[in-house]
Amino acid sequence: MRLSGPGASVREVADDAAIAFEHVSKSYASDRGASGAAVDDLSLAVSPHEVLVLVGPSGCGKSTTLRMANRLVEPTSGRIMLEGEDVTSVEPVGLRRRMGYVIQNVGLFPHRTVAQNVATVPGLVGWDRKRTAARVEELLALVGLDPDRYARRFPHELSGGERQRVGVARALATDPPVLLMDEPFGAVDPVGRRRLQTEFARIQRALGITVMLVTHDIDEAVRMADRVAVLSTGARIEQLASPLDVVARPATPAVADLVGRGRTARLLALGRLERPDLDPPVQDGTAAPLVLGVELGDVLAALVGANGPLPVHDEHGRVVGSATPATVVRALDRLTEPDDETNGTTADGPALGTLRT
Ligand SMILES: Nc1ncnc2c1ncn2[C@@H]1O[C@H](COP(=O)(O)OP(=O)(O)OP(=O)(O)O)[C@@H](O)[C@H]1O
Repeated sequence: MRLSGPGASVREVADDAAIAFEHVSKSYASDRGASGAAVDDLSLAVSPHEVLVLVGPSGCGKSTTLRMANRLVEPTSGRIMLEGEDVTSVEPVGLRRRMGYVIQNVGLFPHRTVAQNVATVPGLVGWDRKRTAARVEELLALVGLDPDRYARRFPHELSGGERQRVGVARALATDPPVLLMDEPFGAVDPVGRRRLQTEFARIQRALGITVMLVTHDIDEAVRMADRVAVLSTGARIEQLASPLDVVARPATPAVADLVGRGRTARLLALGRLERPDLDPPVQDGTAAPLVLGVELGDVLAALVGANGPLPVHDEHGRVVGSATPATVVRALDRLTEPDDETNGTTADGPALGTLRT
């Protein structure tokens, strides 16, 4: 069961949650007597295997929230549960083993090789050399780094994206059920970031790991999340919903601001459904079909009212595929490809460069 509003019982959600924040507040010393707590009475549950993304403006308390989960920051009040266990009762090394942590710029040890960096936590928890070496090899392959080429390199011999991959491998070393990610792709260029996001989504699905990810980038949130928590000052939850709901039906003016001021809303209004975006056809004779070329905003609106994929026809009424939330995300990806930016115009629309904020 999920916590979806102020009236929901925290106790109900905590039992089967991977991570649960129960009335958690954090006031840093500098906050006291000033404008309020960095995190103010946050209750939130992350379900097992889901990717929950915290998004919101700078300073709203996203990182503080994440850092309280692995006790880099201690809450002033409230409780945080990891798989039903109060995190304050788990000793720190054990906690790190159960919760991987990836941050922007990774924080790799500069004088240790890639392999040594990935082996950090196995070393802390006393794995033998053979087991550790096998795990390092497996993880480097998982994140797309050939162990023969990369294991002996030092962090300064890697690109930003490669360093970020090492960071992910290191965080996954002891197979933690939960991964905390704070702006994990923030330091990577847009093309590399897109690739990392896609690859990470594959890894997440393959491992079934629970992820709590912080970003200030609504596009990243919509692309990565099963659910998005839009936060405002004090880590107040403005909306906790699927990406589709957040984009299509912002619950508060703050969410509308975040979604509507960015390019996503404009792209939805101006972008059109094209063949490469489509999912495979579905056998559903009852749903009203969409037609290629329809505005993405209309696709989204139709999906919100539908129970599943919608058939898509071409201009001759032939079925050419189906539309799902992933279709819309794919279309947005296509529209925001860096190539489009330099092209300036598209065949059927205005210059994308003019849509950007
Ligand atoms: N160590 C600290 N000491 C005092 N105040 C802090 C500390 N860390 C964060 N804060 C304050 O707490 C509030 C929330 O900060 P936090 O880093 O959690 O926000 P954020 O949403 O992650 O921001 P950003 O997107 O800019 O990283 C801010 O007002 C910040 O100035």
